[in-house]
Amino acid sequence: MTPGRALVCLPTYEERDNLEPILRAILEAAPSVEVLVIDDNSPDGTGRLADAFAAREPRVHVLHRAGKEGLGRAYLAGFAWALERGYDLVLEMDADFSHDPRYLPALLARAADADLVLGSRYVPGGGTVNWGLGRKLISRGGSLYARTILGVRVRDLTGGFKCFRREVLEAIDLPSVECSGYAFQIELTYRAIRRGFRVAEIPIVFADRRVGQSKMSRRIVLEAIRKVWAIRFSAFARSEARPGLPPAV
Ligand SMILES: Nc1nc2c(ncn2[C@@H]2O[C@H](COP(=O)(O)OP(=O)(O)O[C@H]3O[C@H](CO)[C@@H](O)[C@H](O)[C@@H]3O)[C@@H](O)[C@H]2O)c(=O)[nH]1
Repeated sequence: MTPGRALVCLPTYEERDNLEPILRAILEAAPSVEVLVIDDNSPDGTGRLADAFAAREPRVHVLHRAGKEGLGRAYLAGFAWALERGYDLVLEMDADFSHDPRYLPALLARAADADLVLGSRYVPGGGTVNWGLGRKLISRGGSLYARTILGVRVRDLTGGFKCFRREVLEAIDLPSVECSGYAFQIELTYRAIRRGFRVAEIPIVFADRRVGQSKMSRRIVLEAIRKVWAIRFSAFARSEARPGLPPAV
């Protein structure tokens, strides 16, 4: 059962071929959720397709942004939209089917007794398919690197399929979030842990996209490597510190 109103934030950049199938799959897997498509003026017309879908389906909303500013900025705009409208649960999800909508009910259910639920590739039952060795190494190594430097127990720090209780987003000072890409995911989860929120991981299998292109780049990987240190020694890490970090469950 869904505890309260839930909104799936779905950032899109050039996802024309994925958009309608993913919206239909989300609404079929979790009929109680609403979806906010956050489109950065995709040149392929994804935003217009989203408008046409939303005109037929009241559970779908569209937020248009002027241009491509990266995944992190798109999510921050979506979170502000969700908080203003009073949603209780706010989810992050990719639009390219790498996050299978069939996990939505489990993410929502787990939020009954956790403040932030992470879809995790690195707990028993989780995994990745269709990934080359290079991406596997970057992802595994990246999570291990960030876990070690930040001193947290969460297994999958870079994943982007997650469910926040609204209190978490309210407590994180969203305008001060700096990172984008992988580092954005690390920063949000770390901030939630520092604030003492309960973080849970549920297993997901992440399938690489079948259609379209990943927007992740070498620059975003390098940003993450550098930014983990900035996150570790940031003002929020000091000011929000608790005596002994809560265990990630
Ligand atoms: N609005 C908007 N959406 C964007 C942008 N860049 C990417 N997106 C959208 O964000 C989703 C993920 O983009 P990808 O480029 O496919 O990301 P990825 O490399 O597969 O990264 C995913 O996995 C990482 C961990 O392995 C995650 O860290 C990351 O958040 C994401 O979930 C897709 O729906 C894509 O259209 C942008 O600048 N603006």
